[in-house]
Amino acid sequence: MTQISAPSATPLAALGWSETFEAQLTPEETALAPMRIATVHRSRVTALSPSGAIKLNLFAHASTTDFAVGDWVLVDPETNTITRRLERSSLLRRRTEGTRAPQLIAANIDTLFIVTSCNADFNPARLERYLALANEAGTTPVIVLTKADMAEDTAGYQTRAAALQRGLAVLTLNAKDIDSAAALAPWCAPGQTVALVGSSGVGKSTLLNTLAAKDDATAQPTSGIREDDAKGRHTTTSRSLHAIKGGGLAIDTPGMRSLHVSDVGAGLDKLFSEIAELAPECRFRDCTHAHEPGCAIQAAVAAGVLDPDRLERWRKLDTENRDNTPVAVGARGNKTIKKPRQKR
Ligand SMILES: Nc1nc2c(ncn2[C@@H]2O[C@H](COP(=O)(O)OP(=O)(O)OP(=O)(O)O)[C@@H](O)[C@H]2O)c(=O)[nH]1
Ligand SMILES: [Zn+2]
Repeated sequence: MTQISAPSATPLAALGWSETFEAQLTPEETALAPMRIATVHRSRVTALSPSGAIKLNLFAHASTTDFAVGDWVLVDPETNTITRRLERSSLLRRRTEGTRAPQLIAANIDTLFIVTSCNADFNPARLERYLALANEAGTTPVIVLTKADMAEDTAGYQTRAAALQRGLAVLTLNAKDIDSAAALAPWCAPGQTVALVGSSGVGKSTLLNTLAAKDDATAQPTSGIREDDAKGRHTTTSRSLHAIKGGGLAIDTPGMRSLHVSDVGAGLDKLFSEIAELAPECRFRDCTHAHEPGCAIQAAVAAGVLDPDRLERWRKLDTENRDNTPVAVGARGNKTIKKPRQKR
């Protein structure tokens, strides 16, 4: 059977639609149109649909903060109103100071490109925060080291990044060069969604522009919506979903100044697996790995197999996570948030 479609139509699969989402549809919902949220603003959301970008209306009592870029929603094609959001396969979120609810960064992400440069921006402690976030969200992290063309010791950065987590993929490249950025292709296959995070100025937008460059007639148009500042400079002011070369999708995020962790226990265990695996060998079950006799982790430091700086960074993140994570209290396990500690 031949399917008749408009020449520029994008199949749903090219927007990242998969069996995971298809399986959530009820028989009553077959007349609704699945669409993918492309931008979320204070009072409006836009989506990518097989026929292009579209502005959507929210259902009653819904708030735009309920939606994340990358979400799949069902839309009434008559009114362009969202009827419901589908369950997410992954969700990246972060805690912001002074707010209770975590801020949603992006949903249904397959890979998180954690972008940093081969220069003073490279900071293991900050990269570890992003890694904990990615692990917890259920996405695969990849460290992308940009500005390799301006650095002398790229191999040193590569080695230090690879040591941050077992089995971690690390790429060293020049974000301005198409051939160099082609190293990202394995994660950008049709229907795959990547998100880019990292400090301002590390090259996220540059990378995205390079990835979005059309190579031939089959390339998807870039449908993301970007905002320019008053000077006409192209800066990332909000998150947005873009179709990229090779058929994948990318979500750009503005540089994050602070990145606090909460609710990332499993993410930390994966990040610091060498520590998590040793802990059961400590003499005391509740060992803090600081001063106790028979501590397997202190023994590893003494033996030179565990970097003491790494242990210190684990301690700081683990403490912050415990301080910020809601604890279940009361008969019904109602969640309450302990007041975060005063910032030092
Ligand atoms: N030589 C070189 N320059 C780069 C590379 N990556 C980025 N740049 C330059 O670094 C500057 C900042 O890059 P952007 O892409 O704007 O950085 P960003 O991460 O998107 O920053 P925000 O939008 O503020 O979050 C630009 O002038 C880029 O041309 C690289 O790999 N090599
Ligand atoms: Zn111990």
